[in-house]
Amino acid sequence: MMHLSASSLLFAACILPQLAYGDGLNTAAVAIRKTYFGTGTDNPELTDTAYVTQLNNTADFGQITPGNSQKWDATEPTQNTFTFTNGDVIADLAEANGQKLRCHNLVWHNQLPNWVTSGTWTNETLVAALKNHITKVVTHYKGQCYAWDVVNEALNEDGTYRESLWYTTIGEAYLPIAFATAAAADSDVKLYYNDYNIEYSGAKATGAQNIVKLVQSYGVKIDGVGLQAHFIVGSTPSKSSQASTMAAYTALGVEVAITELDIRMTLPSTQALLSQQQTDYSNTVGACVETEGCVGITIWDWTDKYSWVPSTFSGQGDACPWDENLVKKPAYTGILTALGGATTATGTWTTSTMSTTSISSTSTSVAAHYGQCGGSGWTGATSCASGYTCTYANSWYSQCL
Ligand SMILES: O[C@@H]1[C@@H](O)[C@H](O[C@@H]2CO[C@@H](O[C@@H]3CO[C@@H](O)[C@H](O)[C@H]3O)[C@H](O)[C@H]2O)OC[C@H]1O
Repeated sequence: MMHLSASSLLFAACILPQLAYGDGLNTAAVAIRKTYFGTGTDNPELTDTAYVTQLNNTADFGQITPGNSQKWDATEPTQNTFTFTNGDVIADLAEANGQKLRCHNLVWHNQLPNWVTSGTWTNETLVAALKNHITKVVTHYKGQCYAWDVVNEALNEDGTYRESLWYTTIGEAYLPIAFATAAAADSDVKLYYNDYNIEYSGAKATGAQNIVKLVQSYGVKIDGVGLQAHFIVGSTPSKSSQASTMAAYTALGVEVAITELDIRMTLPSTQALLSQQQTDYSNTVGACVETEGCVGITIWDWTDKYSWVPSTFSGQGDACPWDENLVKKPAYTGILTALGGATTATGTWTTSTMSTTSISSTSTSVAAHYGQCGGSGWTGATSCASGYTCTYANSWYSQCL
């Protein structure tokens, strides 16, 4: 049943005028600045037909990233024995769909196999293992990746180097060694440093800029900085803060991309949290749109059904733009609006009046309009366009799907 309080009416009224029709997130991203919009995905969820149908929707997703299947534990579980089966499934899917593939990742302190974490290493033997891994994996995917996250999360919050096996055994030289090895294996792929909490100014962002300078000082190629953007509703950095930090990276001659965007909240979700999440998504995407060198945006899976958040951050979730029933949330509208999608709307709406707020716009092909379908409790609520069914996402908003 739909329960509509005065505040929910107001909330729905707020988001309705921002909706766009007929285009998707990637279509809008390409149209506004020739950038891409994409999503992380993972092999287990590829058995879910409804999930895969939307993943294949290139109007929304022009790019995909494997969430786990190119990591070290997945690709080299035993020393010098490589397994690309799961990574290939996602790479092949991207190719079949004509989607860009961001490849993730080559050197990280997490998701390493036991032979790496429990090995007895010297500088020389670990450098050899590092180079062998990077060479074999990058060579395997040569020609398929738009970019590689070469090194992931090398920094502490204060901008110093994380005391990983890589740093404690090899020193900071492991970074230029990793980038040089990746460049030697595929001279065309973009090479990224990727981290979280480097999306706003501070010691860690300065540390990331220093990594760019370090690699460059060795005469080694580094093309980009990946801003993971695992944010929290209400604590997401402002658009201007994110844009100015992006500019600090691009001033060094590298591009930036938002690589793992999600914006979590403490559960249960409320209208206010979902509304704030819409704003936070819009600000983050808007920062990329404003930044000349921001080449794309990737969300870290598109539906709450398969988000990594609940299993990682206790009591938190609902971080994605689609909910667990694969229904678009207000966050979707926030993203589309930031991408200028609303300006490309086509069609004719019927006028719908809700409580004291009158909403009128135009559309013939209304794929989705929040809070409007069904009619129960509404004044003048519309029914869905032909071919769409009114679906209740929760007790306070509905959508034609
Ligand atoms: O049991 C493991 C399970 O824990 C693992 O979860 C993945 C962990 O990594 C997640 O991606 C990372 C999110 O944070 C950034 O810092 C990194 O760059 C990302 O790689 C991923 O989404 C989770 O699925 O998955 C494998 C299971 O065996």
